[in-house]
Amino acid sequence: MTHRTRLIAALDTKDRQQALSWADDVGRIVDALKLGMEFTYSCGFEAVQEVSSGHSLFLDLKLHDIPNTVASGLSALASLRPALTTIHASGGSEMIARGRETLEKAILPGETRPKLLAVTVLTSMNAEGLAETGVDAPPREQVLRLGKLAMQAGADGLVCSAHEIAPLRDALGDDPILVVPGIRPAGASANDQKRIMTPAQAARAGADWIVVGRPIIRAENPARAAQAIMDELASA
Ligand SMILES: O=c1ccn([C@@H]2O[C@H](COP(=O)(O)O)[C@@H](O)[C@H]2O)c(=O)[nH]1
Repeated sequence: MTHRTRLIAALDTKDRQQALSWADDVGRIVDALKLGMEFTYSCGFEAVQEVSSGHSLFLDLKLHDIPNTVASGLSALASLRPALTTIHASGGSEMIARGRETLEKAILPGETRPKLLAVTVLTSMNAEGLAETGVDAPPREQVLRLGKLAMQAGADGLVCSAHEIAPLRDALGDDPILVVPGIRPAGASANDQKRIMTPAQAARAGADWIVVGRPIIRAENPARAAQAIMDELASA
């Protein structure tokens, strides 16, 4: 069977009605919807439930705290039944292992457990940004280090840029689910993203999912922009 890269639309807004309208419009075209800090902190869990109803949900809250607090947070957000959810790999192996254990316990028999993704190095960071935080390794090296740690600790997958897919596959094989933001159709503004690739390049590199926000939601016609990316993925 050929590998199909799936598209997640990031609905980054504080406006519940706007998110509902995109969910209707864009949600019919893409494979999953992402709701993150902006929407969840502004509108709350009940709104997340309403917007994601009938869609596959990537709940991207990037938890990063002591193991006990992260476990409690994951236990609470598991009630929203996301397909995918995130923590920061740099929180360490104990935090990741406790997170995985918590998600396993939070799910009833017969239900699908939310997949736990570890964010390696944010796609908005380059080598200079990493150096500011005391990491003197290039992004690729740091992604590999954190990716290995996270998978050994029980993560189901990783968030990385498209530039790190090949080295991660070489080191970890097909097992990790690779979710890839920092995606820009040719000619689109990078905005604050530093490690970017086009949808077709990311698909050819072997991304399982790509995440696209502003190129869709800030387009004049978001549904048309989403369809163009789906078409680019299909012909990659
Ligand atoms: O490393 C990361 C992790 C998460 N994101 C999230 O993806 C979207 C990307 O939005 P764009 O508008 O396409 O840049 C956004 O919600 C981020 O929170 C990421 O970009 N990089």
